[in-house]
Amino acid sequence: MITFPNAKINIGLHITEKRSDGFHNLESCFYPVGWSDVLEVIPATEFSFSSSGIDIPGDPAKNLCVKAYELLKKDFSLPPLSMHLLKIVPIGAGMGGGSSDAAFTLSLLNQVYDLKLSTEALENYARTLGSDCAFFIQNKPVYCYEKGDRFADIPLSLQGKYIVLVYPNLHISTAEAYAGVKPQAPKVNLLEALQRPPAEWRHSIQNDFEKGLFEKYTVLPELKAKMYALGAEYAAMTGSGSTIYGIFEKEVDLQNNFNQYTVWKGELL
Ligand SMILES: C[C@](O)(CO)[C@H](O)COP(=O)(O)OP(=O)(O)OC[C@H]1O[C@@H](n2ccc(N)nc2=O)[C@H](O)[C@@H]1O
Ligand SMILES: Nc1ncnc2c1ncn2[C@@H]1O[C@H](COP(=O)(O)OP(=O)(O)OP(=O)(O)O)[C@@H](O)[C@H]1O
Repeated sequence: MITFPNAKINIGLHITEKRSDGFHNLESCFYPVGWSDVLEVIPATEFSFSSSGIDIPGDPAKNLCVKAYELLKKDFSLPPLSMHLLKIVPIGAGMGGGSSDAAFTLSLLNQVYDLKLSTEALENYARTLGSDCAFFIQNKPVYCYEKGDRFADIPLSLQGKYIVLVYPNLHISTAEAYAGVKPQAPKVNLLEALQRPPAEWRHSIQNDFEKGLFEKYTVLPELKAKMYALGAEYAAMTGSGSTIYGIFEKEVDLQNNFNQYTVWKGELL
């Protein structure tokens, strides 16, 4: 069986406090986007994992897909299988690519082996694999809080709008990004701001990671400014970077901009 673990963007991201477990409490809006990996699982005589496409740093035995399989194997008698991941979504890019692979593995195994796990149970497994993972179980626009792994529904639809995502080939580690932020109480009510039209978000909705990282990596504010120059209604960095996105009213002619970078564009669902 084949599945397509997609990326996410953060619309607004407030890092509100440092927790006693070393993590941070935050609030944000997660929105799924169509930039996706491809994950295939087939029955086999022994377990194997392989990947192609973008090179994934680290030991393949510690890939998040393998960790997700091992997590369920502790509680269920899963047969051996062969997994292949075609890695397309850039890594260290703020798009939750690895987290999505992990969550889609859980959901796929639940379906293929009829494990009858509820959404809540799948989210609980996902939470143990990473803060972003649980979002990809339901994979719909939500307001998130605490570690970014608790959710509330929001009445937000960007259906029909167009998104451009630019990854400037710059790997930013999530831990590095958090280390550069001073948590603070939000100055803007994110839930209220999200109810306003996207063209108004520019003055109200911000990502707290931008300040520190924009000073360190000047390509990031340049890309954001370019999005606005091309007519974006709203532009921002997603998550802990380094991807910058622009939301446009309709399809946009990029006019040779961003050619040296990795770009994805498409309609929002
Ligand atoms: C930046 C975001 O993408 C926003 O959605 C997420 O907060 C990152 O989530 P993630 O990549 O799944 O992160 P994890 O794998 O859980 O944690 C990586 C590292 O990021 C930091 N971290 C992560 C999440 C969080 N709420 N507080 C943190 O301080 C911690 O140093 C942690 O060791
Ligand atoms: N399936 C996977 N895809 C990407 N990275 C993976 C995967 N499995 C394990 N990893 C490890 O996780 C690290 C990337 O984590 P990181 O959080 O920086 O990126 P990400 O999961 O692609 O998305 P984000 O930048 O939004 O957090 C890689 O260096 C790699 O060692």
